[in-house]
Formats: sequence, C-alpha cells, structure tokens
Amino acid sequence: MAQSTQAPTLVYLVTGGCGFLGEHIVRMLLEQEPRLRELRVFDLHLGSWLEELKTGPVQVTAIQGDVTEAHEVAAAVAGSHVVIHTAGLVDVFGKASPKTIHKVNVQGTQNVIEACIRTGTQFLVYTSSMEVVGPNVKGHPFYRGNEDTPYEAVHQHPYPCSKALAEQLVLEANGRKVNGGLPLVTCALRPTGIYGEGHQIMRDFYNQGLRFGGRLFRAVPASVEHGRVYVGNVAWMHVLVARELEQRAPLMGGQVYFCYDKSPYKSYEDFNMEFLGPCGLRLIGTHPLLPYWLLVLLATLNALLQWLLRPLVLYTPLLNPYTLAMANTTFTVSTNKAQRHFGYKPIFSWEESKARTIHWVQALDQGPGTGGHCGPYSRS
Ligand SMILES: NC(=O)c1ccc[n+]([C@@H]2O[C@H](COP(=O)([O-])OP(=O)(O)OC[C@H]3O[C@@H](n4cnc5c(N)ncnc54)[C@H](O)[C@@H]3O)[C@@H](O)[C@H]2O)c1
Ligand SMILES: C[C@@H](CO)CCC[C@@H](C)[C@H]1CC[C@H]2[C@@H]3[C@H](O)C=C4C[C@@H](O)CC[C@]4(C)[C@H]3CC[C@]12C
Repeated sequence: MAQSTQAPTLVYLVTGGCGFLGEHIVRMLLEQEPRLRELRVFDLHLGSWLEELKTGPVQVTAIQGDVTEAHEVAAAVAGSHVVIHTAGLVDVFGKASPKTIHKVNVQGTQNVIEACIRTGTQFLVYTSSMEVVGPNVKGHPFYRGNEDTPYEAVHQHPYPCSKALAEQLVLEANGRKVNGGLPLVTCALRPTGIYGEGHQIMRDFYNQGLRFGGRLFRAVPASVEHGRVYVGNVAWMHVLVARELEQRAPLMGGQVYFCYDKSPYKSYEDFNMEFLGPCGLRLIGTHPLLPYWLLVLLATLNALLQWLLRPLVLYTPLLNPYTLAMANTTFTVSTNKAQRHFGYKPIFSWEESKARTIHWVQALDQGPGTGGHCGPYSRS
C-alpha cells in the first residue's frame, strides 16, 4: 500500500458496518482514506443510509451477510486489501443465548481469519473490547491502567468470554501465511464504553428519564470511574490502524491497543449526565438512593424473572447482576501506546465529542430521521 498520488486502488471490507460503531467507521473511511477505491459494507442488517453514500467517488458495496456463514464471509473478503472486523453480538442483557453469542463472536471471527488466509487478504483489524481484560468477576478495580498493567482477567459472562476468545484467535493468527505466501498482519483494538451518536444505551437512559418526569436516580457511587471513549475517535483509530498496518507490521502485528481519548473519568451515570443534563434530565441524589445490597437483590430478582419468563417473553432490563457489577467497578485506561506505535491522536476534542452527542440526543425528540445514526464528519 505505497503512498501515491495515482488513482485510488484499495478495497476495504467492514464487517458489522451498519452497527453503531460500524457506521462511524464507514463514514470515517470515506472521509479520511483517500486511497480507497471500493468500500464493502457487510452486515446482517443493511441500513438504508448506505444508499446516500453510493453517489460519492468511492464504490460502496453493500453486502447482506452473516459472519457465521463461512462461504458468505469468504465471498466478501476475496479481493479486499484490509478487513476491519467489527461485527459482533453485543449483549450483556440476556437477549441472546450464550451459544449464539459464541457463534457470532468466536466462530464468526474464525471465519473472517480463515477467509483472509484462503483469499490472500493480508491485513486484519479486529474490534475487541476492554471487557477482554475486565472488570473481572472479583470486582477488582483497574485504575488508569494500560495494555501492560497486570490484572486478573477472569470472565464468566458469555459476552466478555466470547470477546476474549475471539481476540486471542486474531492475535494468534498474526504471521500465518495467506494465499500467495505473505504473512497475515493482525491487531486488536479494545474500546472502553463507547458513546456518541447512535448509542442505543444512551437512548435507553434518555427514554427512561423522560418516563420518570425528567429524572434519573443515582444507583452508582460518583467515586466509581468508568472508561468512556467517543465513537468518532474509536472510528478514527480503526482507520489509522488499517492505514499504518502495512508500513509498521513488525511493530503493530499481533498487538492490542486500548481506544482512548480526552473524555473525562467519571462514574457511568455522571458521565451520561454530561449529555442528558443539557437535554433536560436531572440525576437525583449525590449518593446512591438504594443501598448496594438492595440493588444486588433487585438485579438478582431481574435475573430470576428473566429465566422464569423466558418461555413466554424476553425480559431484558438494564439492571442485572452483571451490569450492576460492571457499573460498580472502576475500570479506566491511561495509555499512549497507540500514539507511540502509529501516531494516533484523538481527532475530536472532548468539547466536540460532547457537543456532537448532545446534538444527537436533542434530535431524538424530533423522532427517527431517514438517514443513519450519525452525520458526516466534515469539519469546519
Ligand atoms: N458499544 C460499545 O461500547 C463497545 C465497546 C467495546 C467494544 N465494542 C465492540 O464493537 C463492535 C461493534 O459494537 P456496536 O456497539 O457497534 O454494536 P452494534 O450491535 O451496534 O453493531 C454490531 C453490528 O454487527 C452486526 N452483526 C451482528 N451479528 C452479525 C452476524 N452474524 N453477521 C453479520 N453482522 C452481524 C449487527 O447487525 C450490527 O450492525 C462489537 O464487536 C463490540 O463487541 C463495542
Ligand atoms: C446500575 C444501573 C443503574 O443506572 C446502571 C447500569 C449501567 C450498565 C447498563 C452499563 C455500565 C457499564 C456498561 C458497559 C461498559 O460501558 C462496557 C461495555 C463493553 C462493550 O464491549 C459492550 C458494552 C458494555 C458491556 C457496556 C454495556 C452497558 C453497561 C454494563
């Protein structure tokens, strides 16, 4: 992928390109990767917003497909230079079975790796998660840690288990020979909790607040810090990694990078209030309104209800033992590894990230639009 002023030649594939993060990666690639000739967007569910992108100079190819189907993945990967594998089943609420989560996240990733090997695609960027590290089941804090900070990563929940296994597959595949004899170069990005335009959980909290007359009730102590990162910066990091992977293969191949930016360290609820506050919501209480033991009881009751009701209806409340433990365990990163290895600097300041997110939350009131979740990245 030598730098050139000639006609664009590169073909990229983004799996999960119609999801929350995937859409931002797709739009960021179109704006920030001048060498792009074709962008393939592979997803189980294609968004109608893709249509508007098809009129630009880059060929945008929408591919409806399933990562668990090896032949569909291989057909999409064939002829691409870089694969950004973002598709995944993100579920900590019990919507999908552990088996399905494993199939999509682990088998799906294996299919992507094998497709690269068979078709000769040399560069693979995997969207992993902070959850491959923690918080662990013991609730140990991870305070401003980096990629080398020792931490006992112990998982029980199907989602972090699947992300950890998939990440391991991707990293172990680094150096395998692809068709044609060249080595596969892989790396994994580990976002903390992503926020920004299109964030479903933020939307859920907003709607919950509206239902309670503009109020949300504090459940997590303000002292518990939760790592958050703006979706535009996570997308930018993917674009940059994909771009730099060839030139810096010996350094970057097989590496993991936390995704970070200048978003402040706050509790999950206080952080959400940075956006929901300006949209008219109030967080009631300076301390949790319910004692922790009662929250544990309610979360356990929710889990029991989910299990009992499963044959009749899918009951998936925000509060369950796992989400409560996550929200109550400090997990924040402080690192400059991405900057050292491939020159990453956040493209959006905290002020911009905040303004864009607030703007999106405010627009939720006006009902669903016809476009995608996020606007263009063109900046003044
Ligand atoms: N949201 C976060 O806070 C966060 C944090 C860290 C890592 N991640 C990771 O980022 C990635 C994207 O997450 P997101 O928040 O955008 O989730 P999302 O659910 O919005 O997007 C995932 C996309 O993958 C697609 N997909 C799911 N199953 C598929 C299948 N079998 N075949 C093809 N496509 C399939 C979905 O249709 C969806 O468009 C995931 O891999 C997730 O683990 C997310
Ligand atoms: C106790 C509740 C009262 O308000 C608060 C519950 C909050 C939880 C729903 C969220 C707290 C932490 C979130 C997770 C975290 O940000 C990181 C994640 C990693 C990523 O790979 C997927 C999403 C998530 C698991 C995210 C999900 C929602 C929380 C558990």
